Amino acid sequence: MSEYLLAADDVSFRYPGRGADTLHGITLALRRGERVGLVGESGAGKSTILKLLLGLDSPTAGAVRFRGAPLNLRDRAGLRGFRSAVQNVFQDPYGALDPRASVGRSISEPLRSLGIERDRAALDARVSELLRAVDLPADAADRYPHAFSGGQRQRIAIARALAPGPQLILADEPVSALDMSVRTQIIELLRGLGRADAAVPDDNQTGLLLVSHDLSIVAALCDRVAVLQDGRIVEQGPTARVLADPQHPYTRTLLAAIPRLPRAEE
Ligand SMILES: Nc1ncnc2c1ncn2[C@@H]1O[C@H](COP(=O)(O)OP(=O)(O)OP(=O)(O)O)[C@@H](O)[C@H]1O
Repeated sequence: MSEYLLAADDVSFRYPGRGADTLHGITLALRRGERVGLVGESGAGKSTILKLLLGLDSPTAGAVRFRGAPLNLRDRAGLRGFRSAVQNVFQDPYGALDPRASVGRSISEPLRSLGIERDRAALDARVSELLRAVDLPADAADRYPHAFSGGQRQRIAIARALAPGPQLILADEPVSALDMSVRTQIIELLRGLGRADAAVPDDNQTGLLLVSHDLSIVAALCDRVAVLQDGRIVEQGPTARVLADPQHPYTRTLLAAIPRLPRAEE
């Protein structure tokens, strides 16, 4: 599986004290630059998969692999290599930011904590570049999170995730806490990441693993989709194929739950 950036390889997981596994034999692999949607109803285990892929918990069986090797966050070099390449954005744009830290400090935090950049002027320049990439004004750097709306905070969280120039962003329901009008803007922002984006250092698009219960968002953003039911992936494949010709009854149920899919735009 070495061609994959990050992969769950036959992963099962049981929370301590629970009588049964939450995840059963999950195999999900992300190539560099690939955009994958993970869908399923509440309690299916989507956030648990993200936790394991981020190394916040360890599989009970199977392995999480980063660039082909078992994920190792025990030493500083392993942690730094992983966190430089894989970042995350959470659902709640209010809880995600430290209210006592200026926006500039929050955005530059990964660069400082990973030891990527320490020079003050270089950090300021990078923060300005990242604010531009997420369509926020340069003076946002000196303000504090309470001065921003939910949508703006999610832009700040995305700027912070982009700071180390990651190859992959794991996003857990990144728009579901936002108003409908703001959702579209954040989806457009995620869609454009790393394409014509000076904040990301190479021409490859930033990969995305998007957790969502909303198939229309996955349709707008993802090349591939995996459908999770009760801790098992019951179907995965190219998004267009899965949406047009779902093979599993559960996928058909999820599809039936959305009244109308937006037209493909690309
Ligand atoms: N810390 C925990 N300890 C014990 N059980 C947990 C813990 N976190 C989650 N679970 C259980 O694991 C299962 C999967 O939860 P998870 O949050 O991964 O689902 P999800 O698909 O992300 O749901 P949602 O869409 O509601 O966020 C649920 O039954 C949940 O109750």
